[in-house]
Amino acid sequence: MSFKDESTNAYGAAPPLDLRSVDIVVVEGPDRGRRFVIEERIVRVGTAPGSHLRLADPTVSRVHCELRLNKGGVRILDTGSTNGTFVDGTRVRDAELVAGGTIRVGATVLLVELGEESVHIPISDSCRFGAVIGAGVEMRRVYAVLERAAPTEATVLIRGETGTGKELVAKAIHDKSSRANGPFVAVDCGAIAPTVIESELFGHVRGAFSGAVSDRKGLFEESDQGTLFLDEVGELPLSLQAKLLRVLETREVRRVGSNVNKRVDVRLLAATNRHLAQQVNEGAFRQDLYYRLAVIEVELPPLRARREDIPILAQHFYERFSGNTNPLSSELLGSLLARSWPGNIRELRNFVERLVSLGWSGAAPPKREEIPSSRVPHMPESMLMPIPVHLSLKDARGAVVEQFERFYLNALLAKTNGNVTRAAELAGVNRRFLQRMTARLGMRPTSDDQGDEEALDGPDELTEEPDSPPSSL
Ligand SMILES: Nc1ncnc2c1ncn2[C@@H]1O[C@H](COP(=O)(O)OP(=O)(O)OP(=O)(O)O)[C@@H](O)[C@H]1O
Repeated sequence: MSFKDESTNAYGAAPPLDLRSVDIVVVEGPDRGRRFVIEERIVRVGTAPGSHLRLADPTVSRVHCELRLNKGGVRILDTGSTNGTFVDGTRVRDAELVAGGTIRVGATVLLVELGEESVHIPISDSCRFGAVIGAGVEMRRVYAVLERAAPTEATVLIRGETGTGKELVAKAIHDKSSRANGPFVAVDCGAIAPTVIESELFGHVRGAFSGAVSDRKGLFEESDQGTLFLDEVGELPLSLQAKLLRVLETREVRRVGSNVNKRVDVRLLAATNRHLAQQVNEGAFRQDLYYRLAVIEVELPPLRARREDIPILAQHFYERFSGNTNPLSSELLGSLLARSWPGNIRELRNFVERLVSLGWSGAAPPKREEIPSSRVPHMPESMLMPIPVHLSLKDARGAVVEQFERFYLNALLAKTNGNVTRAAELAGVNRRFLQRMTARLGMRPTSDDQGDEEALDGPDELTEEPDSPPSSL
């Protein structure tokens, strides 16, 4: 089975998803007597101006909870509210509601009834969106939103756990927009130090700060005529959120140290894990920016919630890494389906890549020894050392760091079979640095690296074994 054709629908035409609307009546609180008919798939409840169901109750959080229509009725998710969400008296984070049930948020009580209207949820016929693969109904619902959103200029907020494909979705939106021939620039806001993020995004002029030896474009200017994807947008410091909002409103940027504004033509896409609403409630993320970013919002389900996509994804990765199209054996697919995949699609991808790189042909089910562990080495328990309060902060920090370096190096060298050059590449440091570090820690790699020029001190063997649990397959 190959998934090269965009319109391929090996799973048949997508059936329309028609849901019953839901009526919510406020039975207690300042909004008592108000009635809301819920006809949207996702409804935000809170005091923030952008809420679908906006309440006046000051004990309700800005983004208090979310209601989601589904086949069974309504699901409710607390979005990090301060005072909690209660269903029929029980505090919940994620619960199914039944008709006639009550929700309490702050001092407000809502009665939930099934409505008369029918809510039509579009489901795409396609089983992929650009490079994003997945044929289950959850993903097709996402594609239906993306298909409409991509050609527009709308900002899209992509939510999802790590490894669920947020960046891939952002790139696919860009590729299907009129900006496809322009640049696509992705930036992980969590990976840039708060002190330099402003100049990264907006650029700087020479002399703006020490080290600014020449004028430099920021990422907004780099993505002019294209798309800028802000990954982990919740990591942006508050001061920068205000500046970002201004750029979104004025479409102009000002380089650090300059007093000239420059027009930019950029479409913004952003991604976050689930905590952005909570950050809004805690005052750590601007509510106006949140709603500005979430003009269209999609949530990518974790792999555990769309297990039906595991075979098609595994087959896709297998074809990509091996270059052949043999169907994967049902035995292998069965064992893949039985795994939990906390790292989501990235973990599945890496797993198949390792399987192929270990020489598995795909013709027959892999032998037990051909199946790599998908588990990452964890810090050993002995890393939980007593806090060395008898040492100064500097020395205590040094002791902890040294212990970490030892475990890190051991795991790294075990992964590369002692090859220092490869280990240095993986660690993002140069080889000599890694060799000096190895020597400083009194370790010697069992190196297959013929080019090692420096003699290393210390014992001949790595003394601590990395924590490598057996394969669970
Ligand atoms: N639906 C999908 N179809 C095909 N490949 C996918 C899909 N989702 C994710 N991948 C692959 O999984 C890996 C992780 O995806 P991506 O980087 O887009 O995830 P992410 O949600 O942005 O992760 P993070 O939050 O860690 O940045 C990539 O190699 C990507 O190509």
